[in-house]
Amino acid sequence: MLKRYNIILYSTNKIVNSCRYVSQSMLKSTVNEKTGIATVIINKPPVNCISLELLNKINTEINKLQKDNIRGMILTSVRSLQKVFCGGLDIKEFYNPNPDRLAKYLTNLQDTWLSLYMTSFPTVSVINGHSLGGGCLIAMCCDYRVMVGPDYTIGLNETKLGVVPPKWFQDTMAAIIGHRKAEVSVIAGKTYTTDEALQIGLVDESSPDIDNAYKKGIQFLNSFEKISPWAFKMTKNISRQPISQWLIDNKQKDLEFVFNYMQTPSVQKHLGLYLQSLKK
Ligand SMILES: CCCC/C=C\CC(=O)SCCNC(=O)CCNC(=O)[C@H](O)C(C)(C)COP(=O)(O)OP(=O)(O)OC[C@H]1O[C@@H](n2cnc3c(N)ncnc32)[C@H](O)[C@@H]1OP(=O)(O)O
Repeated sequence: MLKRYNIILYSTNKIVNSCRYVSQSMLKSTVNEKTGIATVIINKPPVNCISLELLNKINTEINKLQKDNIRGMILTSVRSLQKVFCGGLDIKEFYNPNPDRLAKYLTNLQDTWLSLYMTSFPTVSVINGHSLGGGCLIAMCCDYRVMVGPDYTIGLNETKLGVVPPKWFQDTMAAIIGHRKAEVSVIAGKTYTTDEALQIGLVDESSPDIDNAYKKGIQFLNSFEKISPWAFKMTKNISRQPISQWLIDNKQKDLEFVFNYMQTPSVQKHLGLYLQSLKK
């Protein structure tokens, strides 16, 4: 349930009156009434990994902002986590899964990707920490990426866990850095430092600090002030529709592929080892 009330919010370098929508936990969303820009903050310690519940919240929030006709959105992580934007999909959702929950999770993941990838308003991810697997995916869904650096990493590292990034994960990356670079990147489960990500075009700008990264994000959104929202929406739709349409047309097939391979003994073994290595 989302509550709505008025607060004073720090935004760029001004104090402004804002309208705030707050979810119970895991996701905070604020809309600056003056600028129409929403800031959506993921807040699920310790590493913002994406559980079914968080997925639902992200999807619900994006759909809500869509109806609110906002002018743009910044997606970022709560600052108190300090070094993580998003640790990726919650591996525990895949390890020894309950089949009903796994099916729900995968369906929700498809729907959330579609919502975030196809927003009719401009979006920026301010990547203020590591952004791996599903974390890289949600950052890549945005129209623009500003990554804090130099010490963080980003990438689709699924093969390192012994799992397969679906076609739409790979296509999302290929649309940003080109097919060849994306292919080399996903098959090796490669992760990039901020500087490397900037060099290959996986992120658009880098910044040594979060405030500056946020400002750059706002600047990008402000660059659309003179662009008609309708022209923006239609143009983005034409650009992204071929990738999203594949998923819309192949949802069941895509779901069954992941649902089945995820539960095979060899994949389960890999996931178990990976989880163990994280605990070390
Ligand atoms: C559609 C199906 C195909 C796609 C399938 C999967 C896509 C994915 O997204 S898979 C996940 C990809 N992500 C990762 O590989 C990141 C793994 N995490 C890390 O590398 C580090 O945790 C990170 C650099 C993000 C942060 O490092 P630290 O600050 O040092 O934290 P810890 O490593 O100590 O982690 C704290 C705590 O969180 C648990 N954890 C971390 N990541 C995940 C995760 N993705 N899922 C579940 N749990 C995670 C980690 O095990 C620690 O747990 P405890 O030891 O119990 O505290």
